[in-house]
Amino acid sequence: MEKIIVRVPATSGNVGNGYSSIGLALHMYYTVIVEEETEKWRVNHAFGDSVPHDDKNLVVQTILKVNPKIMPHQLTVMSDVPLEKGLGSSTTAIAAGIKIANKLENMNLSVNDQINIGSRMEGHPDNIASAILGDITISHYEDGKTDVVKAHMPDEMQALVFIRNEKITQKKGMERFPKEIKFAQEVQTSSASNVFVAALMQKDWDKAAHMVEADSLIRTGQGNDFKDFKVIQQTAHELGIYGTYISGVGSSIITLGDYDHLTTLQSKIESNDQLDGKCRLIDLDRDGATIRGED
Ligand SMILES: Nc1ncnc2c1ncn2[C@@H]1O[C@H](COP(=O)(O)OP(=O)(O)OP(=O)(O)O)[C@@H](O)[C@H]1O
Ligand SMILES: N[C@@H](CCO)C(=O)O
Repeated sequence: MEKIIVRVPATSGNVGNGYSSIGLALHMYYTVIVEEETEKWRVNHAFGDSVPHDDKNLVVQTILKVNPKIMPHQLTVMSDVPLEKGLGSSTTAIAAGIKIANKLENMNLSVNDQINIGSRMEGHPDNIASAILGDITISHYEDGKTDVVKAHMPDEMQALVFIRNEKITQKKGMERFPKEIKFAQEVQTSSASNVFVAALMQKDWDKAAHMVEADSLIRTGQGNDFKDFKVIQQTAHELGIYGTYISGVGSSIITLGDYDHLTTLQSKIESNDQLDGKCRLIDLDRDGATIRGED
């Protein structure tokens, strides 16, 4: 019998000034194979002991939240998505759980239902919307419901992801944000995000890239903790490249651009031994999570 295989892309939340709204899917994947029914849930993975192997695993918790009647199975996970680096690892597990529950019980959840379930679990919609739909998504989440639009990043666009060695959980990262912001800052942030989206729709990447870097709450919130961010942004500017931001609440730093510009930036970053992390040039995922196998 054919096995069920679900594949979910890594995602970058908080793109530019689109806090808890704009998400981007990356060609970096989390794969779960659903194996035979077993007496108890068992999850094989190579994340180490911090991630449970039993029914406390986030994939299983999500499956049971979506449908508590689902019988235990053995699951095998293969992942290229690092934990706690601002690349949506928790979202990969949640999206996989939603897709698996939907498939095992033939629930016919719509894509919107799936995004709503994921947004409620995460408390924000940016990662789950782009994980489910792919490419770039713009979302608004209120009262448990997400309104989402999928847009298209330019075809040549790639992401240079600087994965810092420091790990930051989403919870800890959020503590670095200011608890309140002034009205004037809200105007700067939302207008930058509005122009980013409008420029993207008009295929004006140059303007969009500048808006990614316009006034940014996360930099105010995180201040000097992100010195690698400033170094990478400055290095990119010297090469005429705009479009650098902190992915999610960190710790990864992403620069958007085309292959030629980003490979030049990559070699500069890699030759700077003050920077504490690894650089990867990654395509964007355009299709979002997929599931195949028995119905
Ligand atoms: N595949 C997985 N299976 C089970 N638990 C996972 C899995 N992936 C992530 N988690 C849980 O999610 C936590 C990481 O979630 P967190 O939201 O803090 O960071 P992130 O998702 O990697 O980054 P961000 O949300 O900022 O993009 C891990 O410490 C682990 O507890
Ligand atoms: N919008 C989310 C992104 C985290 O991945 C947050 O700020 O917590």
